[in-house]
Formats: sequence, structure tokens, C-alpha cells
Amino acid sequence: MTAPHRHALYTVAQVRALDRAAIDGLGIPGYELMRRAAAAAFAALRRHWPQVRRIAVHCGPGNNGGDGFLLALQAHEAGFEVRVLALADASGEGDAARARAACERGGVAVRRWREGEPLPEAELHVDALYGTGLSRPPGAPASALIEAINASGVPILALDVPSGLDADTGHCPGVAVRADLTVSFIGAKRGLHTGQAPACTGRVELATLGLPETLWQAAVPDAHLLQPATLPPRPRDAHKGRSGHVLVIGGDHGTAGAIRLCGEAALRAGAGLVSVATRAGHLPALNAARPELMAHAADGPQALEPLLARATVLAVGPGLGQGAWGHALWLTALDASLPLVLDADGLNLLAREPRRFQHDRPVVLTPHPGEAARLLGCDTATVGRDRFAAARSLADHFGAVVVLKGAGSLIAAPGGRLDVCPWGNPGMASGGMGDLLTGIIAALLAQGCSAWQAAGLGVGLHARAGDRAAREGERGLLAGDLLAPLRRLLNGLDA
Ligand SMILES: NC(=O)C1=CN([C@@H]2O[C@H](COP(=O)(O)OP(=O)(O)OC[C@H]3O[C@@H](n4cnc5c(N)ncnc54)[C@H](OP(=O)(O)O)[C@@H]3O)[C@@H](O)[C@H]2O)[C@@H](O)CC1
Ligand SMILES: Nc1ncnc2c1ncn2[C@@H]1O[C@H](COP(=O)(O)OP(=O)(O)O)[C@@H](O)[C@H]1O
Ligand SMILES: [K+]
Repeated sequence: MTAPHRHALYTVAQVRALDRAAIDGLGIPGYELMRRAAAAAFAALRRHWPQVRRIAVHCGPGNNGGDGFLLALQAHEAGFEVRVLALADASGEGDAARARAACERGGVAVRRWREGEPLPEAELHVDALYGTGLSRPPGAPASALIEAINASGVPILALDVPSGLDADTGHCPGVAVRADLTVSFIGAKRGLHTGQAPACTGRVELATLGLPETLWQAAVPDAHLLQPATLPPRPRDAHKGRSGHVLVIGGDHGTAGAIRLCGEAALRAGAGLVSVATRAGHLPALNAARPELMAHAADGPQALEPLLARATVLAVGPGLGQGAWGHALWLTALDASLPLVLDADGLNLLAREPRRFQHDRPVVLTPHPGEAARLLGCDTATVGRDRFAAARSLADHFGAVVVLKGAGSLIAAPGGRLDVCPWGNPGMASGGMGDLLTGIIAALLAQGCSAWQAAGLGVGLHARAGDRAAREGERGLLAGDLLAPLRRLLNGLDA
């Protein structure tokens, strides 16, 4: 598969429109698409699990089930031992009914599955229950079947979408299949890469079913997958004044670690100079731990003024607190009209005192779902039900680039532009990871990136550094472990 649709992501409505365009515009019958989808998925099965010869295929009531019936037939014809379980009795017309009839005619027995029945012995399960047509949480008996498949202990191949996952949002309204591989058809669904999706999809492959490039050229993607990127090498005559001066503001009593990590990440991400404005009590420890950081006591806004005069970018929020001290620094920093990264309590204060940023001021907000909910005035579950809508709404509301963190972080700009980060891992769900990201994005702003570039490049470098560091194990991964791989990635020393 080649450009232009390689990194494009589509809503379910857009993918369904692409399906229709292939059928109506290109004159390829839906049944033929189904056959190609089944063939692509079966080829992937053989490629990933060359030893497997005995499979169970679980077919739902719609066209996703139709894909399953045709995969079962193709596997049977290739000499596999195939068991097919259907959620419904044969009925009606249409491509799925035709696929089921072809499957049975071809000699594959299709059995209606009823709750409580054991699953057939198989070396692999194929999930063809629901695809893009999921319209509600899977109820009985599908929910029990999904749980049995998940508990089987053998590999699971999902056709198009792991059943139970909303391919539009990455949210699971109920139980969902946890696949090892998802082979998705025609268009890459945006919801396969964020939120709960990474827990369900396993590896994701896209099969474009031999359709011509012109099909995608007519569709404007809803979003894009982030691509690996670095900064160009520094010019040979560089001096530190050319790489910007980040001022990190935060670290109330008891939270010195947050500013240290943020400041150190800004240094490792290439900022020319990094200052820290914090509580006086933190200075000795900061100076001892990282003398390259210029640590200053900031008892209040007056102490901040001379630092603001020298800084080119602000990183506000790590360990800031929401008390009088933090609030006073926050107000002064926001009024300084310098490029800004706002995180943690910087965001919680913004939720208390909302303001819209000037459109020409580069501002990046980096909320996790809890902070995003506070900013939107809703609960965290609402954010999780549609991360795309939450990120876009925040970007439009505040006039800033927004990074909605969590598995499959989203980067949204005012106006709707959106990228999805495909890297990162659960080892990164540990204290301090967000502080690191704030420092990285601030350093990239300081080196001349726009807010959009800094957010996307920063999220990508942070997540890829997390993946490098997690090679030593996800559990026990520390934020500080990302600094060495971050430096290598930033300099293009690791592909
Ligand atoms: N020709 C094409 O365009 C191509 C399509 N392709 C394939 O088709 C798939 C889309 O097919 P689809 O539209 O039939 O939807 P699908 O996902 O099978 O589900 C719909 C059925 O499930 C039911 N249902 C939904 N949720 C439910 C729940 N929670 N619990 C219980 N029932 C539930 C729903 O019932 P209803 O909501 O109508 O009551 C309906 O009966 C797509 O993902 C791809 O795999 C490929 O072959 C390539 C070419
Ligand atoms: N399961 C996960 N998969 C990918 N990235 C994750 C996962 N969990 C956390 N992260 C990333 O780790 C960082 C955590 O940031 P945050 O929630 O602010 O933590 P903290 O406040 O402890 O610094 C975010 O960049 C987030 O995207
Ligand atoms: K499926």
C-alpha cells in the first residue's frame, strides 16, 4: 500500500462512504469486497500463525459476520479444520446471507451458539461478530461469547474491528474482544488507535482490497497517524542563545520532583537554557541534582518579572499547586504573552478561571482525561466516550493546541486538525511522565517549532522514548529512564 492514504484516519461514517464509493462508484459488488476482505484476513492469519490448522470463526448478524463466513470457506478450501459459530439463524438476503449460504454449500457446518455452550477446540479464534455496525454494548449472548473467546488462551484475529469496540471513538461501551491482530478493511478507522482500542486491537493491519488510489483521493481524512520525526541537526555555528530559554514555573512545597523532571526534559530536548522558578527551599537540591538548571526562588510575581524578561518560552504547572502562591505565579505567567505550555495545576487553574488565548500566541495545553474533564466541565467518563470530540472542543474553546494524553494521545488544533500518536505503553502510566512531556514540548517551542509542530513532535518523541525504555520492562519504568532514549531519538540516532 502506498500514499496518500497511508497515514490517514477516517470516521466510521467516512469509511462507510468509502465502501459505498467502491460499490457504487467503482462498480465492485459488495460481495466481492467481502470476498477480498476475507482473503486479506486469511492471508494475514497464515502469515502471522503459519502453524495453525484448526480455527473457530465467530460470525455476527451483519456484514462483519459475512466476512467471517467467507474466511471460513477459504480456510476450509485450503485444508483447515474449521468450526463456525453464528449468533443468529440464517435469515434474509444480502451479502452476509449469501456468504453464509456459500459457506454451508462449500461443506462448512455452521452452528448457532447458545450461551453456556463450550467453545470448540481451536488453535485460533476469528472474531467476526461486529465491525463498524456496532450500535450498542454487546448484550447476551454475544457478551458471553466475547468473554469466552477472550478466556480461551489461544490467539485471536479480529476482522475489521475487535467486536465491542466503537471504531469511531476508541471507546468500548461494554465487553470487547481483546485481539492479537486486527485486520481492518478499506479505510483506517480513527478509533482503532486511542482510548480503550490499544487494549483490544493487538497489532493493526490495513487491507485496501486492491482498490485504486482514486478512491481515497476524494475523501478528506478526519485525522492522521503521527509519523516518526526529529529536529534537523544544529547549525555548526550555533550558540545557546539560538536554542531558546525555557522558564519552568512550579514546584510548590513537596513537589520539587515535578519541576526537576520538567526542566531536565527541556534540557535533554535541546533547549539552549532552562531556568526554574520555584520555592526557595527547593534550590539546594535542584542545584545539586542538575547544576545545568538555573534555579531561582520565586516568592511571588515580583520575583518572576526579571525571569520572564529573559525567557523565550514558559512551562507552567508541574507541581504548581492551586494555592495563593501558585495562582499568583500562574496569573503573571499567563499575562506575559510568551509561548506557553500549560500542564497539571496550570490546567486546573485554567478550569477555575477560563480564558481564551490570542490566536497568534503559541500555546499548548497537555491535559490527561481528568484535567480535560475539568476544563470541559464534564466527567472523565464523558471524555473517554469520545476523545476526539473532547480534544477538538478544548482546542476550539481555549484557542490552543491540545494534547489529550493517555493511550493513543491526541493532538488537536483549533479548527479541527488532529493527529493520533500510535506509540507509548502502559509502563508510562507512572508519576512524572507528564512533567517530562511538558518540558519536551517547551524545549521544541524554544527551538523554533510552532505550537502544532512542538506538540506533535514532542508527543511522538516522548512516546517513542517510552517504548525504547520499556524494552527493559514496562513495570518499574521511571520517567527519568526516558531521558537517554529521548536524546538519541531527537538526534536521529535511533530509527
Ligand atoms: N459492503 C461493505 O460495505 C463492506 C463491509 N465489510 C464488513 O462489513 C462490516 C459492517 O457491516 P454492517 O454494516 O452489516 O455492520 P456489522 O458490524 O456487521 O454489525 C451490524 C449488525 O450487528 C447488529 N448489532 C450491532 N451492535 C450490536 C450489539 N451491540 N448487540 C447485538 N447486535 C448488534 C446490528 O443490529 P441492529 O443494530 O441493526 O439492531 C446488525 O445486525 C464492516 O465492519 C466490515 O467487516 C467488508 O466486508 C468490506 C465491504
Ligand atoms: N497506557 C498508556 N499508553 C501510552 N501512553 C501512556 C499510557 N499511560 C500513560 N501514558 C502517557 O504517559 C504520560 C502520563 O502523563 P500524566 O497523566 O500527566 O502523568 P503524571 O501526572 O504522573 O506526570 C502521558 O504522556 C500519557 O500519554
Ligand atoms: K469483528
